[in-house]
Amino acid sequence: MGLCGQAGRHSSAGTELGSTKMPTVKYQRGDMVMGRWPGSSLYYEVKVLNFDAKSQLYTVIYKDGTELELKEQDIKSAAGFQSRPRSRSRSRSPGRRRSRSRSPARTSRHSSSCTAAAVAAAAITESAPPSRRDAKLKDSFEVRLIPPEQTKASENNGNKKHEKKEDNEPANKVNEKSEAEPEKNQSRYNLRRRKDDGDGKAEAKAEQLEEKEAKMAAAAAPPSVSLDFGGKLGAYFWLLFLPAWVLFLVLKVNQEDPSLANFPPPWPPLESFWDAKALGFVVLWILFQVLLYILPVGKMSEGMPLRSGERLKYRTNGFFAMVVSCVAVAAAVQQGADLTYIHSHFLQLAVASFLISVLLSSYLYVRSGRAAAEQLALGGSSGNVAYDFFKGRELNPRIKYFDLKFFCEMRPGLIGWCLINFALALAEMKQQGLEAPSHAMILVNLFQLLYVADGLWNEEAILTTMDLMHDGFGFMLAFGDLVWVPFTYTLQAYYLVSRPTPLSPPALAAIVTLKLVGFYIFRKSNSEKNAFRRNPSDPQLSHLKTIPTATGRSLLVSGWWGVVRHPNYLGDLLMALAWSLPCGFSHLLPWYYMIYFIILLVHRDSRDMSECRRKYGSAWDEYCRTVRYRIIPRVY
Ligand SMILES: NC(=O)c1ccc[n+]([C@@H]2O[C@H](COP(=O)([O-])OP(=O)(O)OC[C@H]3O[C@@H](n4cnc5c(N)ncnc54)[C@H](OP(=O)(O)O)[C@@H]3O)[C@@H](O)[C@H]2O)c1
Ligand SMILES: CC(C)CCC[C@@H](C)[C@H]1CC[C@H]2C3=C(CC[C@]12C)[C@@]1(C)CC[C@H](O)C(C)(C)[C@@H]1CC3
Repeated sequence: MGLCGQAGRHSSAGTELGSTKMPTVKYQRGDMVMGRWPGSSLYYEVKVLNFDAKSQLYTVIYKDGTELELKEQDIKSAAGFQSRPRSRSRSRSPGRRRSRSRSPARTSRHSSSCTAAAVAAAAITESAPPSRRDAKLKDSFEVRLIPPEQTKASENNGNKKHEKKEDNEPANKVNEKSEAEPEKNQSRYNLRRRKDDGDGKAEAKAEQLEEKEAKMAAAAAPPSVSLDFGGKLGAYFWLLFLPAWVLFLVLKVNQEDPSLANFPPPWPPLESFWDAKALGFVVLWILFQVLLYILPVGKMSEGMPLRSGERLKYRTNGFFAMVVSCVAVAAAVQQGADLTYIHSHFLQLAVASFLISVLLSSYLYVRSGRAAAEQLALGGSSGNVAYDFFKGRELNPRIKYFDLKFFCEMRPGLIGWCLINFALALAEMKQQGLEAPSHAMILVNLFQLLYVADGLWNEEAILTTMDLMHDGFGFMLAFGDLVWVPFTYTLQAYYLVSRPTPLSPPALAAIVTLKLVGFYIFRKSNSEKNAFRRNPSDPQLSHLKTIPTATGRSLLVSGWWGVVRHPNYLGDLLMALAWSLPCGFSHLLPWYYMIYFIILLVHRDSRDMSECRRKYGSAWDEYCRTVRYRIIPRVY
């Protein structure tokens, strides 16, 4: 299976590379050596791919295709490697060995062990007698690893389409649906002791220890993960640029003529940046959302398995929070509250939100110093204050059960976006003396309301997105959620307040159609991936082709995810186009979101590509070969 396929491939590459020797370095390209698994004292067989003289790091490849950069001190020659006697090896139980060799799950290939984590589970450690090393290595190849959701799924459902051919074919081979043997598939990759192995308690305990060690090894962050966003210098830039850019946009949209030629926008007096009442409103709004979030209403959803194997629980009552918020706002308006305050104090509200996002990010940075290694996001701990503050170190910062990242991403800013849009519609009516908002304003309001409501209705789906699964929570997301979303995603509505933009009926129909097509692609593709990640054996997805990967997870290669690599981005971009079109073509400003979004999604796509390449090795390459285009079929 995968490992063997990959190992074979890399071997030949190694021979080829082996002829081009690297000067003056201890290990040469193609050398098979023992590389330390980051953050642990466990060593695995790796192949040296390269040496970077500048960073003094070796690029090595593990048997599952995972590439990492290691320092010389984390590499040992295989020859001088010794292992220590272990009393807890699975292979030491003859009964087990027998049971394994009889098991249908057992294959002649060492394949299923060939994930770095799986190898970690049974890795040889430094002091075992050399005579036992081969046995250990053999043993390590018999470890099975399966993510909890897959094990659970296979317990409930025998449909193992995505695993079925793995025993005889390379990992990067595309699978089609077939009747697979449930037992066989279930035991593949399973780190847990199989019941039919049943020995005494001592062995079970030893295995638990072994599992724990493996989990810790898998949880440890690689020592050198390349830094996004321009690295350390980039972090300083973004920390200054992002708030300045929001300020620029807010000042620009307030200009009577917001054209590019009319630059720079006038600088307002300093005192106009601050309004204590505005801060009070923002704090109240956030507290109100906190209250709705913690109410014991709505379902509890499980997040994806963390590196530690744990699955966090989230209260996904976002839609409920939105409905209650709408009722509360309507009641306030009924009571005479003047929502146009939001339009007239846009700058002050943005400044207040910015202050809160800075306070929150500072808190997050400080508390991340106390977080355990396995709670940190990969690549979030560069050691540089600015970078770590910007990118965020802790993956899921929580106060008891209150998940800060999930809350901020889905509640105050997102629901606040709709509240602001509504207030801007009222401001338009007031300013232009209308009895109802303009068609353009109605479209923008409804389109964005649909987007937010859909996000909250399918709130659980956010748990399988990049932000929730991989990114730390720091300034970037805190600022993004609390300032960027509510104060820049509302620019189209703000623009329309004082700039009447009539729409012909055909234009209106065309824009609505575009929005619906975009929404359909966005929703269908996101739901497909979410359903697949939650239950890979979902019978409704059984017609889809998949590629198994060495991690035990598979990749969809047909359906929406077989059209392009990010069909959800395609749908999102079409919707973004439909949000800008109602504002016409007189100015660039209402097109800002569209331009920003293209840049954001292209960058996210490339970040995701590197992350998936790192996670899935050659299976990802195979996916990319099969699905050639990233976002737009035949174009990009
Ligand atoms: N409005 C906005 O400002 C905004 C901004 C950003 C994103 N979004 C939207 O938010 C949604 C989530 O976006 P996202 O950036 O988090 O990315 P995403 O596309 O939801 O998630 C990417 C992840 O999906 C998994 N994946 C990739 N290819 C797969 C395949 N073929 N089969 C199965 N799983 C696969 C991988 O994770 P695993 O393999 O680890 O599961 C990958 O890391 C999108 O709809 C996007 O348009 C909106
Ligand atoms: C330049 C930076 C300040 C960028 C900040 C990015 C964030 C604002 C976005 C990153 C992921 C985005 C996202 C949504 C909103 C904006 C982000 C937080 C989202 C919650 C919008 C509603 C959708 O339905 C969604 C749930 C799919 C979506 C998830 C990702």
